[in-house]
Amino acid sequence: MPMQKLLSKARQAIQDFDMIQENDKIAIGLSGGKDSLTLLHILSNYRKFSPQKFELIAITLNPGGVDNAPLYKLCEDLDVPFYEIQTNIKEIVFDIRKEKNPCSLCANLRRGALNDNAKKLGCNKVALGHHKDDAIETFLMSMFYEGRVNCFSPKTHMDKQDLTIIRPMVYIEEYMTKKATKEYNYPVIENPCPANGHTKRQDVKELLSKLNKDMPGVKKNLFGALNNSEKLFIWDKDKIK
Ligand SMILES: Nc1ncnc2c1ncn2[C@@H]1O[C@H](COP(=O)(O)OP(=O)(O)OP(=O)(O)O)[C@@H](O)[C@H]1O
Repeated sequence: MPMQKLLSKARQAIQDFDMIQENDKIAIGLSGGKDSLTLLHILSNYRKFSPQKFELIAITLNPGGVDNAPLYKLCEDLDVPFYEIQTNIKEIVFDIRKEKNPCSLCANLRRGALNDNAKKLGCNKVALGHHKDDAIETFLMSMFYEGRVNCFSPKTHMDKQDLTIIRPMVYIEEYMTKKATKEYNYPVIENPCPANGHTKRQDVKELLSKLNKDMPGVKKNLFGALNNSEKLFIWDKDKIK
């Protein structure tokens, strides 16, 4: 996967949603997974020719007991200051709260810790590694499991913390992050989570992949629907009556 193709898609999303401003200090949430490693690589390159000058750092939250040494080395090579934060998220989720559905608590704790640390380190933005397939899956999951039409936004301002969350990879398909990981030999850190791979998201991912084989274009159309807010016709009783 040539860096040029990744950069062109990221640049388009950054421009479409006005994600980066002059003098931003952006913290990349670096989990050590393929997606945020791709994001780190993209933003460290984008920084070189971006019309807006901005600063980058990477933050990794260690849920407990993970060896993140390879991430130090990569960030050094890419000239991105790296901060590893030790947390007890694993202990809280599995030993203290003994969660039956651990994913949402874990995601909330990670989000909170990432934002707090970004703020402490002087950042005004946090960049996350969500990509196009994540968006389509989230869009469907919200309908399937929550009964509402919803998805995360490419850019969200958190008023309470005065922090903006950006997702520069929303136009990048997951297969591209897989290809980049192989091609550039990213040091992927094994996800230590016991729930890894047995999640609702995984079920929806598999369903979508099957649907896309039977009905080619289904993913493209779902992404189109997400981007076409004017045509998101909903049964609004007040408008119809
Ligand atoms: N432990 C962590 N430390 C820092 N950032 C994180 C961590 N876990 C998740 N993030 C950030 O939140 C994003 C979404 O988290 P999620 O668990 O859904 O990851 P993912 O889709 O599997 O991506 P990745 O391949 O980067 O792990 C990640 O792409 C990353 O930017």
